This record gives sequence, structure tokens and C-alpha cells, in this order.
Amino acid sequence: MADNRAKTRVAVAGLGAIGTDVVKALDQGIEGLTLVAVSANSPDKHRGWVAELKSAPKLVPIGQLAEIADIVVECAPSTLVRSIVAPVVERGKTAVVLSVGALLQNEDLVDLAKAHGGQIIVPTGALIGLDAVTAAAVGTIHSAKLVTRKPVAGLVGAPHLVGNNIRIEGITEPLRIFEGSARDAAKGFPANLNVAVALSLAGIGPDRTRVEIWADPTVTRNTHRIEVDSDSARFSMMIENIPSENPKTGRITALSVIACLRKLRASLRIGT
Ligand SMILES: NC(=O)C1=CN([C@@H]2O[C@H](COP(=O)(O)OP(=O)(O)OC[C@H]3O[C@@H](n4cnc5c(N)ncnc54)[C@H](O)[C@@H]3O)[C@@H](O)[C@H]2O)C=CC1
Ligand SMILES: O=C([O-])CC(=O)C(=O)O
Repeated sequence: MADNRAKTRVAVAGLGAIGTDVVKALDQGIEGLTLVAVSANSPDKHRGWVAELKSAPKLVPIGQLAEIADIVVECAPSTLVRSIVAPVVERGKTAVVLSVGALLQNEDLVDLAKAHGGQIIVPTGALIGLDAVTAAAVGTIHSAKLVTRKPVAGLVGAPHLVGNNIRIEGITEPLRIFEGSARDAAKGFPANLNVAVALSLAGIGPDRTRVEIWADPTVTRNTHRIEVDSDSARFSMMIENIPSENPKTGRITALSVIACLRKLRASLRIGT
């Protein structure tokens, strides 16, 4: 029997490490979804390969995405989150947000979504275990902690390092460069610590979630360990992410977005 249900229209904002893989997966086909538009900072750089996609999405400025699509996937620099997400949720549509850290400076976006029947979806991204954290949060979480270790290349240039004159180039031993709340981690490492904010939003919030960050010349992978203690379970989990062509971003991040999109309309849905 033919399936005549309309496909949900998806757009992708930002064609970097994450966006490019998500676009290619959508073009190959995800149940119930169709790719209709993409946005890039330098459209001319991307016109060639985008035109060759089967789905032939429009290449448009981010301001046009909310009109064209039902779901907009934000894979752009964190400074653009507001301009991408606000017009989407204002129309009662869905925004998938990767630059999660920026949600802390734009908390009213959630209220905006609520007022208009829109939705903001944060995929597990580079992290592990948000299914268990959201489940534990239905009960009471006593504590949640993230310990992140990254190679130097995944951290250089972070505002916390620049602002405090912390030099990590050339270190030969692991160096703890930050200890504090997820909120402060997001301010000091806006392009590196989205995972801390995702953990905090799943669990006990950005002020109670504790974060340690290590610049570690002995690791080649972006490594995140979460430790949660709650009235239903105690758990610790670790993920060692192979960096993508963007050393700050683990390869699994794009795969997590693709898995999240597959779940939206899948006939069988596994996990919380
Ligand atoms: N939630 C999570 O677990 C993770 C989140 N992230 C975050 O996701 C976001 C995307 O990450 P990546 O793909 O690795 O970054 P990237 O730097 O590789 O890609 C971002 C792309 O956005 C483009 N862009 C800039 N201005 C634009 C504009 N006005 N219109 C359209 N495109 C524009 C850039 O040219 C670039 O191609 C970042 O904010 C990053 O911090 C990254 C890794 C994990
Ligand atoms: O937290 C992030 O934004 C990215 C990250 O650590 C990773 O990809 O492992």
C-alpha cells in the first residue's frame, strides 16, 4: 500500500563538520523527511555539490529557512542560534539545536516555543547517556558531573584560556584548565562545551551541574565522562570521540543528529 502521508520538510543551517554530513544523510533518505533547503556562510563554495544532490535543496540565507521548512537543524556558530531558532519556533515549528551552549544566553527561546506550540530538540550530540539522565531527572538527581579531556587542538582559542592568559600549546602533561558550573563552562568554552550544557538541561540545570576540563596532550580523542547520582540509579559513562575535520567536534555528533531525525517519523523508536 502506498504511503501518502506528506513528508516533513527539513532545512539545515550551516554546512560545516556536522551540517554537511546531516545534509548528505537526508539526501540519501530518512523515513518521512525531505530536505528542502540549506544555508551556508559562503554559498559559492557549496553551490556545486549542493546542486548535485538528488533532493536539490534551495541554498538560501538563514533568514528564509523558517518559512520554507517544518524542521530547521541548526549546525552553525553559536552566535547565530537566536536568528535561526526564533523565527522557527515563532511559527510553531521545530528547531534542532546543536549549539546548545547558546541556549543559556537565549533561555526565552524556550518560552517562545511554548507560546507558539513550537519545539526545540537537543540531540545527545557528542555526549553519552542523556536517555538515562532524563529518566533519572523524573525522580531526583543528587549530583551530576562532567569531566572532559581534549587534545590541545580541540581547545586552543577558547575565551576562558585567552581571557585568563592560560597557554596550553606545548604542554606535555594533562592540565586542568577549568573547574566550575556548566553555565560558566559554556561562557568560557562556547565552541567546546555544548555537551556540558546538554547534560545540565537534561538533568539538574547549568548552575548545579559541575564541570572539569582538561587539556590533555596524551589523548587523541575528545573524551567525556559523566557521573550522576540519583534516587533511582548511580551511573558513570565515558565516550571517546574521534574528532571530525573540525578538531573541536566529534564525528559522532553528526551521526547523533541523523539518528535523532530518523526517530522523528520512524515506525520503531528505540530509547527514551
Ligand atoms: N551539541 C553537541 O554535542 C555539539 C555541538 N557542536 C556545535 O555545533 C555547531 C556546529 O558545529 P560544526 O559543524 O563542528 O562547526 P563548523 O564550524 O564546522 O560549521 C559551522 C558552519 O556554519 C557556517 N556559517 C557561519 N555563518 C553562517 C551563516 N550566516 N549562515 C549559514 N552558515 C553559516 C560556517 O561557514 C561553517 O561552515 C557549533 O556551534 C558547535 O559548537 C559541536 C559539537 C558537538
Ligand atoms: O562538546 C562539544 O561541543 C564537542 C565535543 O566535546 C566533542 O565533539 O567531543
